[in-house]
Amino acid sequence: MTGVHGVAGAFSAAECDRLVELVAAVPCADARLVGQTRNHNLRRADLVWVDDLPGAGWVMDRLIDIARTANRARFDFDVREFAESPQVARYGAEREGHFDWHSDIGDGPLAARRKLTLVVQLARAGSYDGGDLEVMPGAHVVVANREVGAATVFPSFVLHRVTPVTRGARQSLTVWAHGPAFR
Ligand SMILES: O=C(O)CCC(=O)C(=O)O
Ligand SMILES: [Fe+2]
Repeated sequence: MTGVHGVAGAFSAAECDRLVELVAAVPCADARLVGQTRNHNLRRADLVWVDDLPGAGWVMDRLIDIARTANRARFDFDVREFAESPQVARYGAEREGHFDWHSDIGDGPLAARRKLTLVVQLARAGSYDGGDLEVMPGAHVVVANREVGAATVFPSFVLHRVTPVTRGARQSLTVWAHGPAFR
């Protein structure tokens, strides 16, 4: 089954704040920890990998829990592992942070095995304008729940985007579940 699976309150607001604080402590000068895609037209966001954050082990544990439960309830895909670090992205209005329409399945050895994409909203819904996560599971766009802590889960082959942020900043937490390629 496909579609988009929403989980309200997957993380508490306090947990989202705690993660954002851990990310803020990462020295921005360290290019190994912080990926910058500043001049990219497809995506404009700052990235931090959760595996590089000391004290953030609980984040992966929770994400695995949410993804497994969503998979059982909705997708029933052959999910076997979580082979990539979760990623925290910041889309700021100062440069119209965004991510154009794309699918998460790629050619690389890991990206080819992505089965489910899970995104958690880390910013308060009222603190930014734009920055909607839009998912296209069929003929119609589904707009993800903007509430802080809400999780949105969808098959990684499904097209999705983040519309440009026009005020404030949106932060999100993304992880992928992996398994044998679809066939
Ligand atoms: O930030 C988001 O809501 C989506 C991120 C995304 O699509 C990705 O990292 O592939
Ligand atoms: Fe994506």
